[in-house]
Amino acid sequence: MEGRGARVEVSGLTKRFGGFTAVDDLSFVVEPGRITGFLGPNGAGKTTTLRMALGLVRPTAGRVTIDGQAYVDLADPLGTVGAALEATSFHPGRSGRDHLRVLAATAGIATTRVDELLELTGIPAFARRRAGAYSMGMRQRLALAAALLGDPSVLVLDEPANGLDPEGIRWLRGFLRMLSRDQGKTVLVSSHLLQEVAQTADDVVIIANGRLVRQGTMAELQGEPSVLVRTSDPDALARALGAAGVATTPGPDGALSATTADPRLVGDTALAAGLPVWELTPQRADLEQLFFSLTEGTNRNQAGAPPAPDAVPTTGRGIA
Ligand SMILES: Nc1ncnc2c1ncn2[C@@H]1O[C@H](COP(=O)(O)OP(=O)(O)OP(=O)(O)O)[C@@H](O)[C@H]1O
Repeated sequence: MEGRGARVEVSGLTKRFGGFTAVDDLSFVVEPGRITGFLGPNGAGKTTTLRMALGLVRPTAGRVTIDGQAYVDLADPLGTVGAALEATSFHPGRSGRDHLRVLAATAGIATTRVDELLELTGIPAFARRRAGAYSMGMRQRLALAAALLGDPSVLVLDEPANGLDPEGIRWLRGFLRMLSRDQGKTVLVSSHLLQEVAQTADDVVIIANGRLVRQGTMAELQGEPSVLVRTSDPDALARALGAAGVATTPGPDGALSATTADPRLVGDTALAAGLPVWELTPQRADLEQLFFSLTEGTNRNQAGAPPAPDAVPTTGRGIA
């Protein structure tokens, strides 16, 4: 499957911990060659979903398949799915390079792949240092390198931008784009911030309280582009824009919102109609507001939210 993505299908996925439903009849598809942002407030059920996809948590109902197969049935799991669910699970006394070499040896992967990955993820200078001394950002890079060891078709990353500085975030964006667009891998990235993945994700799946609240392309979510324009006679400008094929709707305080991505067309139309332009502002969807309105009041990990019953004790590692 090298160099090709696999389709990940989540269907009717449900996880109950005692009487508490962490993931509730969740269905969505993650397509190859694209980056899918998996979004939701803290406690929405993202990690539980990803753990079920990787066979670490047993679903109460439903299933997750990777090119039609459950994770546990994959013939070559490391070459099919690479995952970084937490960036801290390294032996603190072992260097990053040794950590990867141990993983590679266990999986029968050539050690040359380790140096290739250290290079790719930008950590060669740190590779001989103890992983315990790594910054959070370095741990994230090491976790990413470990996830990529088997050159998997699918990459699953839980909050990979956590702890990265702005430069690291920019690097991560480019890196994930390269993996999805150039190599055709399927990339699923969770985050509790829509803005964080807005520049990278092609598709988004938004959950709240374990349920799907929105799914689609990032472009669909951002809506149609528009330009806010102010002039002395909004009605006259609306008519002129209408004649130029641009729809308008009334904006705040006598402004007009023109449904186009092209501010120049709006400005030129106003000029041709002899109307002054007092303001011309391309509008973007307010993603923070949109995300908030979709998931409002559903942060189950915050004070005030109903507590999760600890009906099922877990070690965080075994199958719950
Ligand atoms: N083993 C468990 N027993 C009981 N409740 C659990 C267990 N694991 C998770 N939960 C609860 O399920 C809900 C979903 O948790 P999950 O970690 O999947 O959310 P998340 O979206 O990944 O959030 P975060 O970003 O905070 O990790 C939370 O309210 C959490 O407290």
